Amino acid sequence: MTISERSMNRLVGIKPDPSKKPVYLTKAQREQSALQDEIADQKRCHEHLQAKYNCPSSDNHYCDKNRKRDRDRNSDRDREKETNRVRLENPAEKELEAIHEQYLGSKKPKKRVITSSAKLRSSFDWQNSEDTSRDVNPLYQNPHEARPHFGRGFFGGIDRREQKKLAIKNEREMQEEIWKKGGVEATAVEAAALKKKEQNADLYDTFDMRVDRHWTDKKLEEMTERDWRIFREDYNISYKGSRIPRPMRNWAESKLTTELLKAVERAGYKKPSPIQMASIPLGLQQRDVIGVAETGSGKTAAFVLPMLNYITRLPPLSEENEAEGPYAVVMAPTRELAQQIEDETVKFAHYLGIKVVSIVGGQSIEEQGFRIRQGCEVVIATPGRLLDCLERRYCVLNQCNYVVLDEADRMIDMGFGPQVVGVLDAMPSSNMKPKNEDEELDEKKIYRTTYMFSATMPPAVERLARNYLRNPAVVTIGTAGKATDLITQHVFMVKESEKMFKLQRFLHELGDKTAIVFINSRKRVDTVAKNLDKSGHRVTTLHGGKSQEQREISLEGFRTKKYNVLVASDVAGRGIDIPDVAHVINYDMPNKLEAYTHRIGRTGRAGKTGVATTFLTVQDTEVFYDLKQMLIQSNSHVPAELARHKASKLKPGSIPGRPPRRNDIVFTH
Ligand SMILES: Nc1ncnc2c1ncn2[C@@H]1O[C@H](COP(=O)(O)OP(=O)(O)OP(=O)(O)O)[C@@H](O)[C@H]1O
Repeated sequence: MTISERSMNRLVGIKPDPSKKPVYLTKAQREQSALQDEIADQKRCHEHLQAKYNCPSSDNHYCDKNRKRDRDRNSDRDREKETNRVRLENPAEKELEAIHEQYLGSKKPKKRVITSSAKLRSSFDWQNSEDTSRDVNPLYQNPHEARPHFGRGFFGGIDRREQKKLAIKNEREMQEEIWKKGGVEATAVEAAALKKKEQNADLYDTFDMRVDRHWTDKKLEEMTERDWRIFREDYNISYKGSRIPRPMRNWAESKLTTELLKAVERAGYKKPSPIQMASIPLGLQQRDVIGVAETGSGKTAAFVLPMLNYITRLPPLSEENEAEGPYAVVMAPTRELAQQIEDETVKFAHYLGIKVVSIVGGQSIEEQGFRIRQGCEVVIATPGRLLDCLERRYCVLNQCNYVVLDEADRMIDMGFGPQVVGVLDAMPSSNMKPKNEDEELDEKKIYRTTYMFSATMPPAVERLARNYLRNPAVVTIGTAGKATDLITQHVFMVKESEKMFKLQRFLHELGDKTAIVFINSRKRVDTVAKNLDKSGHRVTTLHGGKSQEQREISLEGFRTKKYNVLVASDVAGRGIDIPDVAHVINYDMPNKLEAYTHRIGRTGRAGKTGVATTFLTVQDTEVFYDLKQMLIQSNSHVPAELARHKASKLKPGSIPGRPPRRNDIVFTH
């Protein structure tokens, strides 16, 4: 007999006997043998159960039929498991099992596959009327309900009147005990005082009924952490950095000197703007600040006021120290902006007797050097000209410890990075704050304070900040780089040849209101201005190719409304503050979105609304993506041609198909 024949025999129940020759069994004999085996098995099982539960064989003994059945089932399962385990431990049995599986299939139960639709299928076989829990326990009769006002006033269980009544009751009992022990009686006055207290406790008192008040109704010392959080949310103020002082809620809480507060009142600034609320307290603590806030939101006053406040702490300039240079320097990218900051600083320094000098290109450098040497506390400059002055020794910065970089990103963009660094390096480094952020600053010591402000903050500026700012507080109002919601943005896809016609139409609709038209090249500024002039518009121009005198005359003429249309290059794109500009028209789209944000920011300033219109051509694909995102973000209409264009679907330089990263902003439109 072969091995497999022997195995097959064992499989069908024939036990091999090595001493005997194999015997042929008839079918009847085999059935008989199987029956006997079955009876023996059942007997064994019965004995096993009796031994396990130690009970007589009578079925009547089990009061519960179901329990018996369950137990039988369990013991069967146990027995089966046990035999399987013993069987599988034996290698011959294992082999047998494998052959069984090969010829007769696996005995293993098939895994039940639950389809996804079966998983989701609900079974509603439970009826509410079947819930008997209410009858069992009265506690379930009133199921729990959400109580949104829980914790406020009486709802939270804090009844101040009840508390007062209880307190006066206890007081009366204690007092009566004392009187009783002392063998005295209450005087009429004492009895009346107690009675009055009891009556007062029962009175309706608005103070007791109050829910928490809004922060606007609270004094500074009553403000809680939660109030400050709500305050920051109300004004969209967010900070990065450690040990940030509280923002100021109004001018009275600002800790600025009386003279400065008088000047603020004189300027008509009733309430500080959010960037002023957040960054003035930081400046007063000599903290380095990176301030990002939308255009026209009052960033100039946010750095000028703490700067002037700092100067008031220093000894007045005299013959002894005026040769050491100014106390503070402000750098700005364009001459116009520098001059505008000078005007703003002079306005706030009105009651302080502080001298301010601006140093910009296009004017005599000798004259400017002379004015500095005569003594001035503040210098406002474009970086190129200031570095020139320093290199020619017209001025020094030996006692300058306060520096502001306004529109810092633009200065880097225009290639002024080395000049800015040159000026910063000319300042004394001994007063730099410690590199270790955790080190406490000495309040009496003077440290170098560096302020950086802009409506946009690209990475190049952050790199500069890392080298020259120490533990800066980053203040962001709203979303960095976003245009103010006060500006309505329109974008039109046009052909180059259609631009002039459309511009004329818009200016015609504008009537007497003022508009700035931005054009990318100086030459085209003059051409477009000439065309508009011919059509009867009151137009003036501003670009870098004009002399300083012409530039000043143009801007002044536009400010005073002698002209109502200013055609300009990017020189006028940043910081220029002309009140009541109704419309900004981008005749050409700039090649960077930051420039777009700043240009349109010449309207919609200081809380007023404005309109910005942009002519976009198929040549401007470089900015399609960013512009589309900007329009979506500000809920403005995206022209269909822009929305469909493939350049607007993929960020320039990105890899198609890359899954979005954690820092990517994904817009839903
Ligand atoms: N607290 C205030 N109350 C009323 N007006 C203010 C206040 N602060 C600033 N302003 C006015 O708002 C206008 C814009 O201010 P400013 O030029 O400082 O804005 P900006 O944020 O520097 O703008 P940009 O980013 O374009 O340079 C100015 O006319 C200024 O006088």
